[in-house]
Amino acid sequence: MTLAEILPSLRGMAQARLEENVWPVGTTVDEHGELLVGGVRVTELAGRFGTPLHLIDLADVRRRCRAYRAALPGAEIAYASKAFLCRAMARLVAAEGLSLDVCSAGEIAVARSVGFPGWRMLLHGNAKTPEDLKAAFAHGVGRIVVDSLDEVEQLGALARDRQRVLVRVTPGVDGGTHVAVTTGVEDQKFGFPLSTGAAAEAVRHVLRQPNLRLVGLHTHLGSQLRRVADFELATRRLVGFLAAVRDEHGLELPELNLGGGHAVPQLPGEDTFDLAGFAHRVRVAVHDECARHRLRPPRLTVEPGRALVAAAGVTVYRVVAVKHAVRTFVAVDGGMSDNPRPALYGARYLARLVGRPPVAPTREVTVVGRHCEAGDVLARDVPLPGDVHAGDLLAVPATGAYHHSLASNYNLVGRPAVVAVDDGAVRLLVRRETEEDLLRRDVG
Ligand SMILES: Cc1ncc(COP(=O)(O)O)c(C=O)c1O
Ligand SMILES: N[C@@H](CCCC[NH3+])C(=O)O
Repeated sequence: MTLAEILPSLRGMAQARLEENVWPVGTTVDEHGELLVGGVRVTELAGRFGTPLHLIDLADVRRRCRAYRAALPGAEIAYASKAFLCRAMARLVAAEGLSLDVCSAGEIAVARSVGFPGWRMLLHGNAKTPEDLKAAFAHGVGRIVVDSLDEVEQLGALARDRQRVLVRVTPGVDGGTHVAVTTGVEDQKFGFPLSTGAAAEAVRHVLRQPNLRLVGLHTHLGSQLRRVADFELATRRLVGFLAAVRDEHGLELPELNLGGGHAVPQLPGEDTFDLAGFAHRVRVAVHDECARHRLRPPRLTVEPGRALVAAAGVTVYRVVAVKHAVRTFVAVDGGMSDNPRPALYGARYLARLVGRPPVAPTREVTVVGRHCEAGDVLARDVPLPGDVHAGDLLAVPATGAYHHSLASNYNLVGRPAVVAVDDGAVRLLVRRETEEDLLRRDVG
C-alpha cells in the first residue's frame, strides 16, 4: 500500500471516537487531531500556558458533584480535598452544597480564604499537628475525626464549646486495592480496629472528655475500590458498633461516615464505580441493621475525592525526544514530579497525540518523564502513532485527582500550572512555579 492509500484510514483513526469514560464529558477530537476539552482547543492552551499543563474541566466536576447528590439524597457529600484543592475548587464545592474533607492547616487555609464555611468541614489525619488543630479551632471546623488516643487527649485539652468528633474505625474489610491505599484492614496506620476492642476503648476515651461531643463513627476502606459489597459489609459492621455504643453508654450517635474510595477508570474498558448500586446496598444495609438493633438510622456521609475530579483532569505534555532502544521511549517535559502515581502504585495511563493527524500506523511506545530515575515512566506500552516526534503534544486523561496535589519539585522542576476550562471559558487557577519561586524559599 502506498502512503496515499494509507493516509485516509489514518485520518479516520484521528477522528475515531475518544476512548470512553476517561476524558471529561464532552471532550471531542476533530479531523485534524485537535482535542477540545470543555470546548477549548488543547493546542491553544498549551501555547498560551506552556507545558506540562494540568487542565481541569469544571463543568465536568459540577456534573459529578450533582450526580452524587442525586444518587444519595439526604446524605452529606464531603469532597476529599486531598484529591485536588485550590481556591476555585473550594468555591465550586461550596456552591454545589458539598462539605469538605480537609487534613491539614494548609487545606483549611485555602478553603477558608474563599469563605468556605468551617462548620461544613471535617478534619482528618492520623497525626494532626498542633498547627492543624489550631487552624481547625480558629475556623470553627465542624467535626474532627479522631485517630489516636493521644489526639483525644490533646483535643480534649484544647477544645472549647464541646467540639464535635467522630471516631475513625477500621472494620477489618479489605477493599482489594493497592496496599499503599488500603485502609479498611486493621494492620495499617489509620483508625481504631473494631475486632480488638480498640474502637470501643476510643469511644470511652472521647466520652470522658467534657470538651468533646461524640457525634458519630467514620471509616474509610481505601482508594480505587470497585466492590460495592465491601462497603456494604463495612456498613453492617459499623451499624453493629453503633448499637454496641448505645448498649454500653446509652447514646445513639447520629452520624455514620463511610469515607470515599470510589474507583474511576484510568484506561478505556475499565468499569466505572457502581454509584447507584452503592447507594442502594448501603441504604438497605443501614435500614436492616438499624431495624435489627432498634436504632434510629444515622445520617450518612460519603467522602469522594477521586470520583469527583479524576476524569475531569487532563495533563498536556510536549515530547522532548524519541529514542528507539530495546523499546521506543517517548520522553516528555514532565514526569514523576507531576505524576508519581505510576511509580507509587503501578498506575496505568493512556496518552493521545494532540493537534495533528498521525501519518504512520500506531505502535506501542513507553512514555517516560524527564527525571533522573529509570522508574520515571508515565505510561507503559501505550499505542501512539509511529511518527510521534519531538515537539508533538500528548494529552494524558484521568489526571484530575492526586496529580497536582501529589506533585513535587524533584530535580528542582517547578510544578505545572492548573488551567480551568468551563464551557468554553478559560481561567488560570494555579500558576506554574518558576525558578524565582524555588530560589525565594532557599534562604541559606
Ligand atoms: C478519610 C478519607 N476520606 C476520603 C478519601 C478520598 O478517597 P478517594 O479520593 O479515593 O475517594 C480519602 C483518601 O483516600 C481519605 O483518607
Ligand atoms: N494518593 C493516592 C490516593 C490516596 C488517597 C488518600 N487517602 C492515589 O493517587 O491513588
